[in-house]
Amino acid sequence: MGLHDKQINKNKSFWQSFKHAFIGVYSLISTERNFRKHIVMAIIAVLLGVWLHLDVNEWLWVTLAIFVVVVAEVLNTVVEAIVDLIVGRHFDAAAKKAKDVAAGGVLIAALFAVIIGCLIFIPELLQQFKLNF
Ligand SMILES: Nc1ncnc2c1ncn2[C@@H]1O[C@H](COP(=O)(O)OP(=O)(O)OP(=O)(O)O)[C@@H](O)[C@H]1O
Repeated sequence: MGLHDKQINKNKSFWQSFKHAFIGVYSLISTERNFRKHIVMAIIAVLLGVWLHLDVNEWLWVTLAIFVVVVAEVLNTVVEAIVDLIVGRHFDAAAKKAKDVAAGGVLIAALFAVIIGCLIFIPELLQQFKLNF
């Protein structure tokens, strides 16, 4: 994969833009441990949703919760990379604030996902439990 390509000029075609966007997603998955955990949770939520036959409205909320967490993780990774680029390996109060706030954004997004998960899956699981026993 082109993680080590040295291109600095603008992309010249859609496919070149797509290739670099794909490399970005690959980098996110391969380097960000918390992102991988969130993806595993998202897969579990989707499998549970399929098993519980969620309706369209419930899928919309589950999908929104998953994407809010993914977007927060993307922004967190971008902030970390830019801060490291600017500050390097020196302690800096503004760098700490930027990274802590970005991590806080992921936490808030994850809390939103937990609330959505509880509101959708708990009643559905109770219903499933009632019908089967
Ligand atoms: N240059 C710095 N100056 C001051 N504090 C820093 C600096 N770099 C990191 N920190 C502190 O260390 C914490 C962890 O930073 P790091 O870059 O390792 O993020 P991370 O562990 O990859 O975060 P996450 O768990 O969100 O992926 C930051 O939240 C911040 O409090």
